[in-house]
Amino acid sequence: MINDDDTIIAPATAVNESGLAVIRISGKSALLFLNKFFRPAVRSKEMKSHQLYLGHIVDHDQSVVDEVMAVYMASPHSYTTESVAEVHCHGSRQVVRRIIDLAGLLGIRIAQPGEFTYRAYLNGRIDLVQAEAVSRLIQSTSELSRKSALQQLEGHLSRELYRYAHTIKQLLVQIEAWIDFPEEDLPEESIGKISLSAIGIYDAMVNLMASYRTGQHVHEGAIVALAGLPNAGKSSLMNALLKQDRSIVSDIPGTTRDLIEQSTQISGIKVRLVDTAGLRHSDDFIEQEGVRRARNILTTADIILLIMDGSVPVSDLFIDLLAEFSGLQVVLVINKSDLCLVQDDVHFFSGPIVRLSAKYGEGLQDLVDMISSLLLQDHLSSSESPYITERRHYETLLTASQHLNSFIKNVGLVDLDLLSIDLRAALDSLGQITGVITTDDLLNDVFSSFCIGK
Ligand SMILES: Nc1nc2c(c(=O)[nH]1)N(C=O)[C@@H](CNc1ccc(C(=O)N[C@@H](CCC(=O)O)C(=O)O)cc1)CN2
Ligand SMILES: Nc1nc2c(ncn2[C@@H]2O[C@H](COP(=O)(O)OP(=O)(O)OP(=O)(O)O)[C@@H](O)[C@H]2O)c(=O)[nH]1
Ligand SMILES: [Mg+2]
Repeated sequence: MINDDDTIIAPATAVNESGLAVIRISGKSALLFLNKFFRPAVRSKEMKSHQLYLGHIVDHDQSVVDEVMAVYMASPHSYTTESVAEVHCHGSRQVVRRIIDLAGLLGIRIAQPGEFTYRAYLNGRIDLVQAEAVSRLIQSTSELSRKSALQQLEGHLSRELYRYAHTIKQLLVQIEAWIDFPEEDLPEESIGKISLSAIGIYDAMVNLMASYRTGQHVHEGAIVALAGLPNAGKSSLMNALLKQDRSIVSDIPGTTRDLIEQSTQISGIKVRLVDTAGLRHSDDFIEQEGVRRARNILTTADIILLIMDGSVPVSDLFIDLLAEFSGLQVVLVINKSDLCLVQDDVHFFSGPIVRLSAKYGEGLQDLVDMISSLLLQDHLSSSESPYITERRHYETLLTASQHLNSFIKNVGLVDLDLLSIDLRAALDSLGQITGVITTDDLLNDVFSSFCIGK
């Protein structure tokens, strides 16, 4: 990032024809800008902090640029902790451009992407994990990704990481105290206590890392593909899940040929639903190609809903399909529960099973619940436990846990000096996650993915 002493400006809203645009200024010249270019409708001596004023932006020859509302936030009680000014103007590109040009006259420069949040981090108002959460929150498109980003912004994950760091620091203090008495060995009792508390933190780290898969589903969404023999009711189920007539349904086997995809939310999770061609051998070239594409997407799906027509006896072909998908996350959906011959004996399948009627919606909620519990595993049912959505967090946590594991294995066996090296390394890794320890490269990586004005 370039000079942190500069005063910076950027539109905080997408610049487009819109009701309003918010322009934000942070740094020493924020108030100067308002004093020079903002004329309050009711003349008063001085703008009070955190009060919104109606008025006009006027340029240097006093001609009015726009009717706006403006607020000044005195340092340190602002987003960046610096002096901040906001102008709420009409959402016109030209108005925004003119106001930013006026700021340029005072030497205020355009902010880089993420620079406001970077300053909030640099000035210690938020840590790196919280800064990343801001970006995640802006990108969120599902209810769960919104919620999880907000929790992370509010320090849920940070607190867990600080707890690990705190315990490791305590261990370090104990180890280093013993280093000062080289003639004495660590007593058995202390070794036991130290191991126990290190193992407690290690287990918590492993748990947190295990939440990453769930975290990815929360943030990036999941692919749920519908598969089965022709006429099983895949397209009917697709439409039922979407509550929308998306895929063509007919009683002619082989109706769906191409992949039919649609994004939706299932229990607040972003899901890409994919309807596929019925899997069968065919001489028809187009159908063959459809089946090939179906098999392709099924290997990448997070969940395969394998639909079975429950009104007819199980065929060998269906048993072959089950074998084909072994090793993948399959839910067996026994469809057409409204018809009489519903399949009872499912000894051939040991995974999760849902019985439903795609046509009449009966049992649909059971499937929705099943999908969400598979995607979220146990992590969100106890929503108190934090989880991770960021690859960077996962990888750095892995390194931290490896150092801690090495410490646990070696305690009582090797020199205290070596032990303290393991602990310090674990602590360093944790510090890289929260941003206590950073490098320019790391900060660049984190903030370069931000949007303008954040
Ligand atoms: N108009 C406006 N709306 C906004 C923001 C903003 O910057 N401006 N935000 C920007 O993202 C979000 C709100 N988040 C914010 C978080 C902290 C502070 C802040 O000033 N914190 C200080 C002072 C608190 C106080 O005393 O009022 C602090 O925590 O020390 C401001 C906004 C969303 N809405
Ligand atoms: N009674 C009853 N009929 C259903 C149910 N679900 C689907 N059907 C009927 O089964 C037939 C096939 O449904 P589709 O949804 O097109 O089946 P599909 O699996 O997509 O078939 P292909 O695209 O050909 O592979 C249609 O006539 C549906 O109305 C159900 O729950 N109950
Ligand atoms: Mg179909």
